[in-house]
Amino acid sequence: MFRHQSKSLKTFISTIKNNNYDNNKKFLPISKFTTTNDINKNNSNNNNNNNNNININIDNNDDIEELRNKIKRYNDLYYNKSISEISDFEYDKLFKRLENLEKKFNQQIVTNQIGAPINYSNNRGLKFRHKSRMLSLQNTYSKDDIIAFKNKIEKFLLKQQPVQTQKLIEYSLELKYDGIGISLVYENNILKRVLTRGDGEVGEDITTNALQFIPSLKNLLTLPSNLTKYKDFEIRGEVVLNKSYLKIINKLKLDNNDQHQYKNTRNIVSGILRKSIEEDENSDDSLNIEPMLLLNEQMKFDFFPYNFIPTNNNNNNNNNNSSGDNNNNNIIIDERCNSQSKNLKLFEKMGFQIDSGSSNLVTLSINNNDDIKNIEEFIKEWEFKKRENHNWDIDGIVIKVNDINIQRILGDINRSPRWAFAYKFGAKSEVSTINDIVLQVGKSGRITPVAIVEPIQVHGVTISRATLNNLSYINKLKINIGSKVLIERAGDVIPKIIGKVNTHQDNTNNTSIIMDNDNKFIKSLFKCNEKGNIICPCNLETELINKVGYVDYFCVADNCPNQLLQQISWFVDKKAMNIQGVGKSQISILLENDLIEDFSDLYELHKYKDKLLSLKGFSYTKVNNLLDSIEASKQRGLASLLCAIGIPGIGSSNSKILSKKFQSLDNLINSTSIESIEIQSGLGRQTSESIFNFFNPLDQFEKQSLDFLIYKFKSNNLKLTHNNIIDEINDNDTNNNNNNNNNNNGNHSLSNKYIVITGKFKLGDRDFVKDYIQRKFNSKVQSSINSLTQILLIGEKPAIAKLNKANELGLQIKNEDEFEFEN
Ligand SMILES: NC(=O)c1ccc[n+]([C@@H]2O[C@H](COP(=O)([O-])OP(=O)(O)OC[C@H]3O[C@@H](n4cnc5c(N)ncnc54)[C@H](O)[C@@H]3O)[C@@H](O)[C@H]2O)c1
Repeated sequence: MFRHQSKSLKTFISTIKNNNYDNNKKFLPISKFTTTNDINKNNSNNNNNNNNNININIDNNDDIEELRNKIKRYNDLYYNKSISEISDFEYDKLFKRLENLEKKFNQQIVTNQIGAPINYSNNRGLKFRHKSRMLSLQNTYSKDDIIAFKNKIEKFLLKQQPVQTQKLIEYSLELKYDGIGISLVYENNILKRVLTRGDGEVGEDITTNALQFIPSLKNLLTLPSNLTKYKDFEIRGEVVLNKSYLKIINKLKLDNNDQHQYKNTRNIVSGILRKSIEEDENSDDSLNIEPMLLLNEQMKFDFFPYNFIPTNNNNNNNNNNSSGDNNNNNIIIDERCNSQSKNLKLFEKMGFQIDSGSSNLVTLSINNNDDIKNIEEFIKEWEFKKRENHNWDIDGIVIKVNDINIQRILGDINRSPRWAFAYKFGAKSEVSTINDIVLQVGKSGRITPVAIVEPIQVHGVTISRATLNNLSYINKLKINIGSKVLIERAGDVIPKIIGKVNTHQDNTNNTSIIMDNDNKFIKSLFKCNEKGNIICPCNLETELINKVGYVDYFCVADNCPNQLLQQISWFVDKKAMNIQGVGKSQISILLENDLIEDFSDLYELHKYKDKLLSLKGFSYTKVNNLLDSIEASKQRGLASLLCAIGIPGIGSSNSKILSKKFQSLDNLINSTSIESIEIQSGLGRQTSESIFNFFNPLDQFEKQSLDFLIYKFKSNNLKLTHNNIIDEINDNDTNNNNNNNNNNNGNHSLSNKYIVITGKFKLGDRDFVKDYIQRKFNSKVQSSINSLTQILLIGEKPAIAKLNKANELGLQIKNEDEFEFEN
């Protein structure tokens, strides 16, 4: 269910819908008079083509029909179901290939289409014909093509109007937002409806959803009438979602046991805006957006306009010639909107949100390509410096002829205007060769195959390892050592092999390299026992097992050193017990020297200080810091501990919920059923089951181990109850993530100050105290005293030098007790 709309909004929507029918017969919904469509006839969408394997054939023997079906399938997923199974880069490569083939055979069927064909046979939603077509853009990933684009424009203009052609042409450079293009249809300066691009000719009415999710539109229902001479016009632009929501939404989905993660903000926007159109027929489980809508009432989309198209006084008066009509060159355009740059200013005056610094004008001389560097500079600036931290996803730069009169002369080619061109940012995927495939054992024993590849730069980062997800994924891609593969890196996601590049030399095309016909692992790639079953890479000869309900294989040996290493690394992780000074290499040394057998042994380490000091790399200071950090971690509390002990499905957010709801470890352990955990925690069934099974193992040995673990925690005085302070920090953290930096502690004497801390604090170790102060009081904790420092906060045994300096400079000196008192 969508959130309820306010009464006034509902009234507004029904008013504009009624107006459509009563006042203007032209706007009868398309579905009422169109039943079939040529595009639909052509669209024999091969839904049975379930081949997810993205084998990219770089040999010249592709079957055109197969390629068509692939593209149609990806289009359907992308445009109708908001799913990208392959990267845009990969899609564009396939598309270019098909385009060449279709051109060669003079049959441009699929590559002439815009978006995906609209389903005219369903009665869901209203469909309207666009007054001028909503086109796509020519695009490239190569800077050389920018010169080709410029040259084509000059050649065309010269052919059309040899005498009038100017010496210089201005180009508007704009961000290419990676969202959803929509059209706001205004009549008499009043917003009548909001349409999707649809198939370019006909769009779908998404007015209700647009007004709900793009709140800024509510202030743009009526536009000032004195800004242009036009009263009827369309404003086209992109709907986007602030990137900060992506992490929040994916986390909410995980918290709701929804494993499908959105790869980008575009698919979220598309899924939500088209929700009412799709409803059940095309609905896909992966688009289960209700939980996140209910959980995140604050989510809103932004709209950035980029195209102004007058639509009154008949079509001849088009300001912008995206209709494809080239014969109206003599119409005089309102001077206030006769260029793209003026239009962008016009939008600002109208009250639209503008993304500052996102556009630029460059002037290029005809027949001279030297100035193209000005475009390249703008691209470089955005691609490598600004893009990463920009609030909205952008996937390139759009280069447009600025003058609307020249745009009109240039007109359109097929599915895109001749006057605009998109440079898409460098591929986030590259081809490399697999040198080896190794198995990585996770903390729960989950096996992940990892490809060791020929080092390659992918979007500025050198990649030498990339995940292959699971063993069946290798099987599906039919890759082997020596295969050429496509590696993708998206944002901060781990590099992933997304497909195989078929070459002449590769003779593994159609053979499985992981399993033979009897479903036994092929020995050459991984270690197998005599029975032919794959074993854990940890030398314990443990057979990997395929747990029911999981696609992955697991090592189930309790003493698997690889697993132990991951478990202990997770236990000490910042999100868990936050123990400083023990990375993977230190943990390996501790395991090798029998100083620990599991993570609970960390709390006994202080008994072996001498042995610790004798180990390589464990200096006196390091050992002391490590032991201090272990000691401090005892007070982290229940949420950190629940996160740390590795209950399947319990990460930092679910552990916080459990801690808050159950208040103590004993309460949680004493829960008598899965249902009681489900009800009390509010977490899903699967997660509750996982928690229950973790604390109530059927195996007697496992039960004894668990009891012993808890005994060790208790005997070492770990805080096994809810920790309000931690919880408060986490709440602040969530608020920060929601861009809501409200600080309730503005009057506190530690608020908004430059602070230096020294000594040992009861509150926690230094990192913790630093974190606490910075988040709770919005203060800056400095590493040493300087001219900015205002307060020296001291714990037990403060550094004398710092105390002296603070006294010398007359700084306020506060001690922890004071701080706790004020808290
Ligand atoms: N990964 C997949 O499975 C898959 C499938 C289909 C399509 N796609 C992607 O979609 C693309 C085709 O989609 P498309 O036709 O919308 O083309 P496009 O996204 O490459 O470019 C055209 C669109 O850019 C948008 N845009 C953003 N900022 C703009 C600006 N400042 N000025 C003008 N337009 C701007 C408009 O909505 C316009 O319609 C493909 O090139 C591919 O990248 C991916």
